[in-house]
Amino acid sequence: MQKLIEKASTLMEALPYIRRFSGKTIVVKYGGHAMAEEKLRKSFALDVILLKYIGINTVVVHGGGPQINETLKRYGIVSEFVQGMRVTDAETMGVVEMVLTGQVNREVVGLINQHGGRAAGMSGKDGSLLICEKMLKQVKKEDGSVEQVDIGFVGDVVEVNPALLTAVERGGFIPVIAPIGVGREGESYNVNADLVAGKVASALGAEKLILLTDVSGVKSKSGDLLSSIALSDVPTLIENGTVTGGMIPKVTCCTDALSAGVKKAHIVDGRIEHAILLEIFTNVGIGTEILA
Ligand SMILES: Nc1ncnc2c1ncn2[C@@H]1O[C@H](COP(=O)(O)OP(=O)(O)O)[C@@H](O)[C@H]1O
Ligand SMILES: CC(=O)N[C@@H](CCC(=O)OP(=O)(O)O)C(=O)O
Repeated sequence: MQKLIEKASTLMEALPYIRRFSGKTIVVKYGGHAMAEEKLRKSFALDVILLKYIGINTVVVHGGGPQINETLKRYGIVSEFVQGMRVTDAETMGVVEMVLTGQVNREVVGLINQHGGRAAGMSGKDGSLLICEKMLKQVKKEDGSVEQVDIGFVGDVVEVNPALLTAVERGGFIPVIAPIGVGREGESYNVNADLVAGKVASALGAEKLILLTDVSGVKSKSGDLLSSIALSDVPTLIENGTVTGGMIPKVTCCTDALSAGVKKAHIVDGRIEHAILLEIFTNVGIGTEILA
């Protein structure tokens, strides 16, 4: 009986959110632990299937950094990162594209379909979804001077052509995007998956952008979870060293998406089962929400 009451009250709590988001678009970046552990894989699949089932236009963008590392290692290729971006020469680009489009994308599509959903995969090359230009990186040296560093085939998304994506989505499928972009000359680009999720959310005018990660959310300097941050607070959090490392591109892509009209961005702990549903459909949520 107690269980029944708990279930009913959870449903009552979720109902207004279901009504509010039905017909709207939610973009989810899938990666990290949520991809590596069987029970988390299943809960992710069930979450996105449920979102689609209740009428939310659900779009998945996946990462695959650890899977790329593993294959590069097998081939004896060493890779390094500059400000969170993998330095990508031609040989590395071949491996990145093979792993993301040929392996990880197939696995994510298979995972959703296996649990009763209808997913269809694509990369940023399909339908010219993600047009890229070479990303230019400036690195501050110890003496304070700034140096331009060549990080190879790493792309900045300069144009999103969502026609294929919306066709797939209107056909009742969940689009699953591999973060590979295409240049004006047809060349492949390796694109950070958070960045792709932010750009796709912006282009679709999404209601929400949800980034799954391996921490509980954005934390203060003393380690407490910041459950809500205003867009205007983000530059200070970076300048005063609260947000560092891999969290910088995450919060930056959230703020870019919010500035482009996305209503809310969430950085959520993908190590928790049903993290997506808990963040969207409960009053308190579980991670950090960034508000415009
Ligand atoms: N203020 C902060 N709150 C939470 N994590 C932070 C913060 N500043 C830096 N980080 C770091 O950012 C990491 C998340 O970025 P990253 O490892 O690139 O994520 P992912 O692999 O999920 O894409 C965390 O593991 C943490 O070490
Ligand atoms: C340019 C760049 O760094 N691209 C990433 C693409 C995959 C990715 O972003 O995967 P995660 O979300 O798992 O980190 C890479 O090569 O690892």
